[in-house]
Order: sequence, then structure tokens, then C-alpha cells
Amino acid sequence: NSWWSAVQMGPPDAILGVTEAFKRDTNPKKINLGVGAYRDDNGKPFILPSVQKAEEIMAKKALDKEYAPISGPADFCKLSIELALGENSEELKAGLNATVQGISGTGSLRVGGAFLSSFFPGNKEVYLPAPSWGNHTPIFKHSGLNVKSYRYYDPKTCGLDFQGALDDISKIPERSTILLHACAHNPTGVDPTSEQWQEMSALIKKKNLFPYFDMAYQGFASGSVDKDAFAVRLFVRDGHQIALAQSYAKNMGLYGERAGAFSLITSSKEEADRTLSQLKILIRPMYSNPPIHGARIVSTILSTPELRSEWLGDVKEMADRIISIRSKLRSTLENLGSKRNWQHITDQIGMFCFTGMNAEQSTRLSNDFSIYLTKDGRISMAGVTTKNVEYLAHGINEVTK
Ligand SMILES: Cc1[nH+]cc(COP(=O)(O)O)c(/C=N/[C@@H](CC(=O)O)C(=O)O)c1O
Repeated sequence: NSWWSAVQMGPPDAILGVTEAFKRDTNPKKINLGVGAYRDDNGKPFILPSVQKAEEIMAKKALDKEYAPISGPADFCKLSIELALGENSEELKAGLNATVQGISGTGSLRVGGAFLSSFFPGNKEVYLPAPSWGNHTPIFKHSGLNVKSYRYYDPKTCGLDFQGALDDISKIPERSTILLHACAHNPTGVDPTSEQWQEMSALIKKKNLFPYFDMAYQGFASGSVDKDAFAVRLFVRDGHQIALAQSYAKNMGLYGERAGAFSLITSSKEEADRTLSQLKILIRPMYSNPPIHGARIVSTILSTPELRSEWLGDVKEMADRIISIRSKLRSTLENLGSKRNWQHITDQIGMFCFTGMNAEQSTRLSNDFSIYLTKDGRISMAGVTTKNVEYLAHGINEVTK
């Protein structure tokens, strides 16, 4: 018999599997609110004009196809950590960062997980917010780390359970890793206020926890790359030696190009060099070196002043469309006479809205209305347009009556 006769059929991915179901549906009114990928008001994927221009510039150069360094192109790494920490960061001037290109956000998180598994001197457990992005748990478990959680979302208010978060964080064993979504929390869209971030920074310092930031939406949440980096910059300013995973999938629309970065902020240039050397030793047998095209687009945009400012406009345009369709969905539900409080639709920020609908209601939306979303009631606001918002509100109103 075959080598593989014992291999079981696995379940479809909770997020990417929604798109598969959507594609099979023949209803012309179908809506895909599953995967967190931006769509314009016509429901079409959006190639940012700044990205288009960068590729035109690149096409004119006789760029080779040589291997990138194991840690990725040096300019890409430098530009990425500068985008996160700001150009005038003291830590960057002192060379305290060890930065590598990762295979988008997922690959960056995974390289970081592998590094922690091998080198973290403390408790090899990562504490995730409850709930967190579905892929966080397998990323860290496959890295060889234990995964636990701290209270974060309050289903009663569809907002932050801040007291619960503080209580749980104060109980996390010292020298553990705490995973923080820098902005646009996935799946809830609920972010701490700047005051709450300051309280969390002080508590995490006091408890001697290691902050690991996942910043997959810088610029995409508020429309400002500086505003969205507030928590990351606050923690570094407060003296935390953070880990940081970045992604350009959403804020540059480079989903399939797989451009991201992983950084450690260390205590000295010499320590940055040592940790970078070990990151490269981990990467070499994993995938050897990262894909160059997306990284070149990022470097071209971030290092060409007029392209950089055009990009800042493009990312703000995406953020603004999401923000305005949030208020349109909320007002349409209210005008339909829905009895529910939908304030959280506009209070929440970023790609996703945690509607508060349960699995049964989410399933009914798919089965009865061909509206596809994950079973936890998360909807990707990018899938909502001025053309389908009425139909969506009708469906939500019907299943939540
Ligand atoms: C918080 C977070 N972190 C990292 C990623 C990784 O993205 P990458 O494409 O590897 O750079 C995603 C993607 N989230 C959306 C897509 C996905 O699930 O892969 C989503 O939640 O729909 C996140 O939402």
C-alpha cells in the first residue's frame, strides 16, 4: 500500500477557506467578507499607483536576478525598520536593530518564533490576545513554543476588556513573551487608546515581559504610518527591547509578493550583530534567502521622495474608504430599524469589523444570502462597497432580528 495511506484530509483554512466557498457560489449578489485583502469600491483588487510607478522605474533598470543576502537586501531592511521606528530613532542611529527581510508578515513572525525557540532565555511561552489572528497559534506552535492567551476582547461591548487584559497580563509569568497587535487588531478591530498603551507598557515593563509586536497594517488603520506606529514607538521609547514583525501585504497591496521584515531591538551594536548572525543561520536552511521583487518595490517607493509621498496618499485613500464604508454600514443598519447597537462598527478600526454575530448567524448569512465571512462573525470591511452595503445590511439585519 501507499506511503501516504494514513494521511487524513485536513479541514480548509478558517480564513482562506471562506474564499473557496465564495468562488463556488453562483449567486450574482454574493459578497466575500472573508480574507483580509483590500478591494476598491467596485470590489476589485487595488494595485497602488505608487507601486505601479515603482515597477515602471524598476523595469527600466537592468536589474539582475541574483540571490538576495540571507537577511534580504540591506536597503529594504533599513527602510523597513526606519518606517516602523521613524527616521530620527535613537536606537536606529546607534545601530541597535537586527533586521531581516521575512516572507511577508507570516514568514517574519515565523522567523521570530524560530529565533525565540532557540535563543529566548526566559519562559518559552507566547501569550496571544484573546482572540487573535488565526495563524498566530500555529506559527508559534510550529516554532516549538507554547501558546497561551490573555483577555483582550469584550463580547458584551464589542470593545476592549482593558481591565481583564491588565489582570491577565499581571498574571503572566515573568520573562514570558507577549504578542501585541501594533494597530488594527485582527479579528476584532479593537485597539487600545494611547493612554491604555502607556498603562500596558508600564505593566509589561514591571512584569519583565518580552513584547513581540505584529505590525501588519501600518498606515492602513488610521491612514497615517506614524499614528499607526504609536505603540511600537512608545514601547521602544519606554526602553523595551522589542521584537517586531512587519508586512507590506496590506499597506502596499503586495499580498502575493511576500515582502515583510523581522527585527529585534537589542542593547548594543555588537549584540545586534550577534543576533543578526544567528537569525541568518536560522534562515539559511529554512528558505535560504527571500523573494527580491516585492522588496525592490518597497525600497524603490520608500527611498524615492515623490513615490513615498504618493504611497502615503495611496494608503490613506484605502484607510479612508474603509472608514467611510464603516459609517455607511452602521447608518444603513440603523435606518433599517435594527434594534441592535452597531456603534462598534465605527468604533473599531482597520481591515476588520467584529460584528458580534455568532457562528449560527454567520452561517445563515452564507447559506441564505451568499454573504461569506468567518464563523467568528469577523467581516473584512474591504469587501463592503457602496454597491453592496444595502444588501449586506439587509442580510445582517435579517439574521440578527
Ligand atoms: C495580524 C496579522 N499579522 C500577519 C498577517 C500576515 O499577512 P502576510 O500576508 O503574511 O503578510 C495577517 C494577515 N491577515 C489576513 C490574511 C491571512 O489570513 O493571511 C487575514 O486575517 O485575513 C494579519 O492579519
